[in-house]
Amino acid sequence: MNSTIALQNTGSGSNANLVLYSFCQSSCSWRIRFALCLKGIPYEYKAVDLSKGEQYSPEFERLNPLHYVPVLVDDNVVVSDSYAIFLHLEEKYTQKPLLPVDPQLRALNLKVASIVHSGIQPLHMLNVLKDMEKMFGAESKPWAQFTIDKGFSALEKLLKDFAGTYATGEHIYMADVFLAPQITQAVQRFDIDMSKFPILSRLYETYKALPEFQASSPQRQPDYCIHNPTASGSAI
Ligand SMILES: N[C@@H](CCC(=O)N[C@@H](CS)C(=O)NCC(=O)O)C(=O)O
Repeated sequence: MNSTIALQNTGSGSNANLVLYSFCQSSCSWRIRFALCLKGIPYEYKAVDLSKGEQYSPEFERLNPLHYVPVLVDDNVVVSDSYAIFLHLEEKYTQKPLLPVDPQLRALNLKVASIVHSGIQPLHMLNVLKDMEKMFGAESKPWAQFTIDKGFSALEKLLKDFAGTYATGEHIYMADVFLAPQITQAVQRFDIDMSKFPILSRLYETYKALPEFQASSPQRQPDYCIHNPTASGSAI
């Protein structure tokens, strides 16, 4: 891509057909990196440095006019938004399914992912918190903690009768893909007291031990760099 703001191609380049535009610390990007790892799909990683405003470059705007990562380019198909990308991957790449066939479990997975995707993360994303502080002059962390607490309380209730080793039983599915980065962010960035959420706490321990989760973590991405002042290691 030709641009004054270079979208850095930092990936392994093992599959030119699939390109993921990602920022190492983006929890939304992490969902897709995790799903790709679990499915064993190789992809090319293109870094979009949100701290430098690369999401506003003209070429990235052509991929996603909303200026958010992640974006997946799959041959000539451009998919933005982690929920849409996840479903695209699930439909096209059928190996290691991340959605169960059972209608009740499938609905539960869609619901849990949707709560994280629409009911928690958008309310505390970095730009929202920054805008809140600018407009109201108030510290935004308590708001973030409130929204996460509310979402996590609902998730505990929803998962109570289903959770096993993973969120909806003994198999890792979509719910886990969306929960894992969100719980990590809650713990590492927002200091959420996880003792109130025993199921999510237990799942977090399981996720941390998974090689696919570790491989998709911010620290293991090619654009994770210590000279970046925002690169504290916690997802945004
Ligand atoms: N619903 C979108 C949300 C994407 C999103 O919030 N991305 C954040 C990073 S996690 C972003 O790109 N922020 C850039 C900005 O706020 O300028 C998704 O699930 O992909």
